[in-house]
Order: sequence, then C-alpha cells, then structure tokens
Amino acid sequence: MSPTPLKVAVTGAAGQIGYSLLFRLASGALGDRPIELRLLEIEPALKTLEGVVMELDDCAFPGLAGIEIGHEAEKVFEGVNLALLVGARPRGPGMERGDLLEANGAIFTAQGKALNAVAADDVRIGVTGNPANTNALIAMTNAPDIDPSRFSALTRLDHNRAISQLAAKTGASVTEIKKMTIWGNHSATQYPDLFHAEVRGQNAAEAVGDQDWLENTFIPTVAKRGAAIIDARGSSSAASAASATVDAARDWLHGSAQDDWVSMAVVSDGSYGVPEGLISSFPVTTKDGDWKIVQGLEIDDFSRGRIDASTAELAEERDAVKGLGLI
Ligand SMILES: NC(=O)C1=CN([C@@H]2O[C@H](COP(=O)(O)OP(=O)(O)OC[C@H]3O[C@@H](n4cnc5c(N)ncnc54)[C@H](O)[C@@H]3O)[C@@H](O)[C@H]2O)C=CC1
Ligand SMILES: O=C([O-])CC(=O)C(=O)O
Repeated sequence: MSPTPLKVAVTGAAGQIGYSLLFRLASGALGDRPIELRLLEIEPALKTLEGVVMELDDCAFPGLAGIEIGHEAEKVFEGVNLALLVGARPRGPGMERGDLLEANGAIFTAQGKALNAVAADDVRIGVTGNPANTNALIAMTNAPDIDPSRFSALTRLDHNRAISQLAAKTGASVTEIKKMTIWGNHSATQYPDLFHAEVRGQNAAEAVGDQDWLENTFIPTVAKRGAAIIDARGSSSAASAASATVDAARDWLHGSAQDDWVSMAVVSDGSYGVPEGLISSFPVTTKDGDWKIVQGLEIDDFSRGRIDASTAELAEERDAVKGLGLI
C-alpha cells in the first residue's frame, strides 16, 4: 500500500516564487513520500493558478498525489501537514521589507486563524512572505492552539547566500562550508556570522583572515542581496527563494546533517539574549520535525552588537503590528 500523501499547502501559488516552488515540491524535493498540493490564492488569481495546475498535470510527476486550489483558507488548509506561506506582496525598488508590514500583516492574521482551526495536528508552518519574521509572529499569535515551535520564518536564503559568498572567497566548495549562521531578522540588519562557521574544518573568520572583507563586503553583500536582485531583475528573487523554501522544509521534516546546523527564524526562548517570544534567526539543528537552538556558542562584542541591532528591529516590528491590532 502506498503511504498517505503529505498534504502541503502553498499560499500565493500563482506568484513568482510559486511558479518555481510548486514544481520542486511536486518532483519530490521533500523526499519519497507522495504529496498532495493545496494551493491558496486570492480569487482574481485563480485563473492563472488553473494554468499552473495544467502545467503541473502535464509534468506527470509520479509523486504528485493530487492538487486542490481555492481562495478560502479554511478549506485549502484542511488537514495540512506542512504550510508554506509565501503569498504576500513583494517589495519594489527603494523599499525595505519592513515597509510591507501594513500591507501584508493582515494576510497572516487570517491564515494563522485558519491553520489553527483546520490544520493537521502535526502541522509545520514556514513563512516566506515578507516581512517574514514578523509575519510568522502574527500567524503564530493568531493560532493559539498550535505549538509555537511549529512556526518558522525563512532565513535559509540568507544562509545559502552566505555559504555561496564564503565559498567564492575561499575557493572551497559549498559542501566544504559548515555551521553557517544567520542571526536576527530577514532584513538588512541580519547578521551572517563567520566566527562560528567552518571552511574545510577551519574556523571561517580565521580562514578568511580579513576583517575588512568580513565587515565591509561579506556582511553587506549577504544582507543586501535581495535589494541587489531587485535592482538587477526588476523583481525580487524567486527561484532562489523557492529553493531555500524547499531546503528549509526538507531539513525541518527530515533533519539537518550530523556535523552541521542550519539557520531558521524560530520563536526565541531567550537564548543568546534574544528577547523571548520574538521570531529570530538562530543556528538550529533539526530532527524528526523538531528544531533545537544550538547552545554554548561564544558571542564576542562584535557579534553581540550585530545581534542586538537586528533583534531591536524585530522588537520594533512586533510593537508596530501590536499597534495595528494584528497581534
Ligand atoms: N523570506 C525570503 O527569503 C523571501 C521572501 N520573499 C517574499 O515572498 C513573497 C512572495 O513573493 P513573490 O512570489 O515574488 O510575489 P508575487 O507577487 O509574484 O506573488 C505573490 C502571490 O501572493 C498572492 N496573494 C496575495 N495575497 C494573498 C492571500 N491573502 N492569500 C493567498 N495568496 C495571496 C498574490 O495573488 C500573488 O499571486 C513576497 O512577500 C516576497 O517579498 C521573496 C524572496 C525571498
Ligand atoms: O529582498 C526582497 O524583498 C526579497 C527577499 O526577501 C530576498 O530576496 O531576500
């Protein structure tokens, strides 16, 4: 007998990220278990989504057990085991992701409530739509019956960007880089940390041996990569965001590698001085659908300042959505 399909909800399924993400999911990126796609869109985008579904059908993916589409969250989210909340307005040139709070926040209030009402008991919820950390906080707060540990926001794209930049600098392959960490917000204040990362088993900051590059090239290149892509493409990253969304979901469900960790924005328990309750990016290990913040890393003054600046921004965003009545 074939296993019960994993029910995977994707919101904003007719959007740019959706157009890449759905085909990765359907072709088996989350593993061998068949999947059923539950695709949520706003009503005016359903016709476009029907076209995407025709294309999914035309791929004849053996692991795709079914597709349902709709514009009502409570119907689409019924019984879902994994919800990838992508649907939200992207920023344009000259905007910061935080500028989207008011436009996008309400989406996550409604979707948090719907997940709370109808998702499966084992649901995991990954938020990609920006501003991702605070949208995840909104969804989590509006889903009081779902354990807060089931929510996470995507900083895996930043993590992957940081690995790629470090690989290019050191001549290592991406597989030779371990223990990369993104701390804080998925925003320009994020802190990609080379002091705990490793290149071929050597401390990455030591392997680079160039504090000026670390501070003035590496950190800003990673933190502002989204804006650089908008500048070049005229629209925000889509295929790489879809790829990171898949990486994050796969590792969450199936576990991170033994000798490595990943970056995920998860609810803070106060670790590393990050105020409790904020959804902030940490180094985490994952196993069987659960994550654990890596403990015991030494944080020097340089890193402390960067982490504090990013978490202060998260606290401001939290206060802003409180002011808007979203949490
Ligand atoms: N966390 C990350 O690393 C990244 C996040 N993003 C964010 O992901 C989001 C989506 O980006 P794109 O796909 O490029 O945007 P897009 O504009 O191409 O697609 C967004 C889709 O969401 C849909 N949508 C809007 N409200 C909805 C609702 N209430 N329910 C369901 N669907 C809804 C829209 O109709 C649209 O089809 C943006 O907020 C963007 O900033 C983008 C790249 C990386
Ligand atoms: O920069 C943006 O607005 C899209 C995004 O989150 C990213 O590419 O990291």
